[in-house]
Amino acid sequence: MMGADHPGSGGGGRVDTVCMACGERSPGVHLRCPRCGGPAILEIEGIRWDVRRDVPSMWRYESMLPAVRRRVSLGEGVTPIRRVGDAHVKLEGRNPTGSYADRASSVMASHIASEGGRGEVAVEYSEDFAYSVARYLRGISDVEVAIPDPSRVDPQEVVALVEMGARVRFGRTGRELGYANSLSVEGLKTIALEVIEKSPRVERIVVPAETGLLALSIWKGLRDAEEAGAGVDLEVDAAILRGSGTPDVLSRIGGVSVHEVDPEDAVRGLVELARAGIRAKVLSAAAFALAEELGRGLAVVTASQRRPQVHRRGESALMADVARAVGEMGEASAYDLWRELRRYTLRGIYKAVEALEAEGELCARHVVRGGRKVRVYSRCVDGEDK
Ligand SMILES: N[C@@H](CCOP(=O)(O)O)C(=O)O
Repeated sequence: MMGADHPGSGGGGRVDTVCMACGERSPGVHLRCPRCGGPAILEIEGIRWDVRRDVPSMWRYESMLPAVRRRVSLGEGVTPIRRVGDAHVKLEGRNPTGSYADRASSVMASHIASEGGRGEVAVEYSEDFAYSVARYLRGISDVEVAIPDPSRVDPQEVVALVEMGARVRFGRTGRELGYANSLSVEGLKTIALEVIEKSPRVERIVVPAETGLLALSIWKGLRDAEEAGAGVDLEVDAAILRGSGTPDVLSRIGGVSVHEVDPEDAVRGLVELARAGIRAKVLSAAAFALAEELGRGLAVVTASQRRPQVHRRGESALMADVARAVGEMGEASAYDLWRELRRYTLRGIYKAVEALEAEGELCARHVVRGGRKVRVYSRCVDGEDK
């Protein structure tokens, strides 16, 4: 299945690319600075804070994003915010491929599709990103994944990429589509827009930082929203693991405070999150630990440790029907669902509820009916206390 393809969307007018390294301003959308190759962000004229609340994805902020003729979306964004311990967390693992990278992929795939698709897109491997891009480009372009350092791959991800039809090669030429680009920033900034829209009782967004791109994107999201007329009263704090050094890009912008987190505190955070049913990476757990320490913080938990499976065409229709039916019925057993959805087999319904439960879409409990223990499913409700 390819990403749902929508006709054109996007808000702003004229776009310039501004280099974060040399300051060069170039007309149009460039992934990196055309002059020095440095990291770049887009400046979009005419952005408006005009949230389309009927759109159940990050494209509800299309008036804040660069315009595209075709939109490729799998329903990314609008991820839950939960309270855990003394902090709030934003669960980016709830995105279609299980990571925040889907927001970036949706914008990139939309631009590639808007240009009519490319024969083959070479993508530089980085964890979560390559898989997400390959998923979003399904049916639009063939994907070749370049792996610069084979000793640093997630083996399961590489296998999943190949199963999805991507080609894999080693080394890089420098011409591949990499994670750090101006369109990624546009997609990732929507995390900040969602926090503004939901306005949980927090004063800061705490971001795990490696290259600093995600923190830069959140900072840009807040800045754009302010420029577009949304009231913004949030700061950005970046969590790095002690000794890993401040990412270059964050030294260039004044608006992000960088904090070192001890690995022990990060692991404590990991355990606290796991107790709340959230499987996070160590760096996200570091952000969570920092959010608790600083107070009134919302930590971005970038990915789930369980990658949602890519379903075959028939399976995804079945799963969508089952999820919808559970929503309508409130609570139902697999057998109840089969009586409602007779066009599917009972075995198919069982498989669908199991998959939806594994993806965190459905929650299960046991009830006693007619003296028998029966497993019933309902839509999971996120503890969204603001
Ligand atoms: N890659 C990290 C998140 C932040 O990365 P950055 O390179 O954008 O700073 C993760 O997967 O948690």
